Amino acid sequence: MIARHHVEEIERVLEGGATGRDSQVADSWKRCVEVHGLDPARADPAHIVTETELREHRMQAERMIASARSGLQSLFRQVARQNYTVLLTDAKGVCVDFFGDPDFEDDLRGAGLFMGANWSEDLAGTSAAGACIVTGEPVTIHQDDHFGNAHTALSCTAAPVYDSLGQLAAVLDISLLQSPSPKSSQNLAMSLVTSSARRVEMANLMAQSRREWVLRFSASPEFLDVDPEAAVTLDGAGRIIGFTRGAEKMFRGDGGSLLGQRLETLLDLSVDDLPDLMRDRPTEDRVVNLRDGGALFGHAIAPQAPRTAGALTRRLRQSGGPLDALAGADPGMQRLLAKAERLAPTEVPLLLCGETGSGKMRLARAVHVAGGARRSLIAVDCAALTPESLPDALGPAGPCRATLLLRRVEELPPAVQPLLTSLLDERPGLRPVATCCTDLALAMQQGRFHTPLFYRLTGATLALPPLRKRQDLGWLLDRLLRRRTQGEKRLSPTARADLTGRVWPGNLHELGRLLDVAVALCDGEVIDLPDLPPPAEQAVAPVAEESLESVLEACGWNMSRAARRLGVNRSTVLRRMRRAGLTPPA
Ligand SMILES: Nc1ncnc2c1ncn2[C@@H]1O[C@H](COP(=O)(O)OP(=O)(O)OP(=O)(O)O)[C@@H](O)[C@H]1O
Repeated sequence: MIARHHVEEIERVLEGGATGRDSQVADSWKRCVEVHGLDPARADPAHIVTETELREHRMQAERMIASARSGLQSLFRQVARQNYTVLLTDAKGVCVDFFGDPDFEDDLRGAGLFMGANWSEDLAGTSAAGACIVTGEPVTIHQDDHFGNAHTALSCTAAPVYDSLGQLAAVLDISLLQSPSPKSSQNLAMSLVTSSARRVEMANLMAQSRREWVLRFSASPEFLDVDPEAAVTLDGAGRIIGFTRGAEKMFRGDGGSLLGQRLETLLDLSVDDLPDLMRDRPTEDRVVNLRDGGALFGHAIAPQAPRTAGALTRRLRQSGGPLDALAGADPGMQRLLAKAERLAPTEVPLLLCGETGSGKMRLARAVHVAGGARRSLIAVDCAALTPESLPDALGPAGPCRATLLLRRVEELPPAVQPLLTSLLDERPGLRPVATCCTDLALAMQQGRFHTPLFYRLTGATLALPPLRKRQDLGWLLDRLLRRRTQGEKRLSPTARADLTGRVWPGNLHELGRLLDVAVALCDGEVIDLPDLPPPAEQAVAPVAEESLESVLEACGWNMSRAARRLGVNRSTVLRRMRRAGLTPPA
């Protein structure tokens, strides 16, 4: 019934009749029939590209996806309770990033509100993303504004995202599976999506402009530093080499391109005045006069100098020693390594503490190597020691020089502790280097660790930071990945952003295992989000294949439902099905 009315209304619009639709909708309907040759009577389902095609689209849009990710996340946080789905499509209309309620995954996929859905107008008919790509303007396509009968329950609002050269690069879309009838119910959605698109453009421009001056503008001083409306990037001569859509609208009164224009032609300002607009000046003093007599507030951001290593880093780098390979540009790690380098050739006992996987054993071995060749290495696992095995584990009695590497000294059985104390006294050539995951001083105070032994082990303490606090996590990611793939695979910016945002309770142990999985799952050269397993603590214990089958059966082979029941995501269920050779009944 509704479908027939819908087709008849489209026919009336084609014949030039007025039906009260927005001109954006009527224009798109005409294009659908006259340019794309689509049939309004057909109810085509959503078009989803293949996995390989999706990879290519994501690879080409990877910079924009990375710039947009936190904007998408914060937009989703704002609208998720109202059941909106947030999509980012590329300039061809293919959804390359997505945030939606996993409880409705199947419905969202069916409706095309999903990763890989292609919303280009020539394929999907009138949609918010498709119309936005054609017109370059924000648009709401509400319910039966959609051309295709299959989409007339949806309400979608989209805004264009332009790159810093003024080219349409992506579309930000928020959509509802079901919505209230009046189109005006989406007015707030429109203002949210347009301001989010502006922030994404700003993030993208900032990410690309680290080596140039950026000048940001706001009409109000309060928002200048936190949420400016527009920005331009300038070369050393004050010529515009990048801009946001907001700046184009603000300055391009004459319709010409902003690219290459000198700052002086738009503002009563030259590149030499930019230092006066930096953040150390009060906001109200940072007034910029426009050539047409108006005024704005300006915030200039100086080019960031290429990262130079601090004195300690430089010293360690020059040494090229075994400690050098343990950290990138993390100031805390560099200080720790400088200390370790000084302590390495001495006889001072060392206690290396930190969470599991923070790299204590690795550091201990590097300290031994950096200490010089005239010492042997005796490494023991403390939990496995007994009073009987201890003397042999410490090597032959008599004069010797060795590093005694005591792994997890807090696990030393109580009966072994006094014995180790006396053996250390008998063999002064043994230099203890102990690793520890817990507070050993507290254990001693509580009577759980032998006090004389504590003071024999703690000459100097080096505390390794957990991974989540390290500023060189990106460096570590590359290093660990290079070791696994000899440089043949790299991380996409979104995968990298995902990994650098994780908490890593298992530290380097967890990171290493994750990269092993990602490398195994990734087909091409770029490891992307779908290749990354979820954080280890979220993954449940592996399910036996037969119980997976019974769960699937109980859920009518609905993978989303089975995933929810197992507490894993849908792709994990798919992977396990493939591994177990399970296929849904025909
Ligand atoms: N700087 C580094 N670069 C690359 N890999 C590292 C680095 N540091 C540690 N690793 C690797 O990370 C893993 C964990 O390191 P390590 O065994 O030294 O941690 P730990 O703190 O001693 O752990 P635990 O307390 O559980 O014994 C090891 O596989 C190690 O080879």
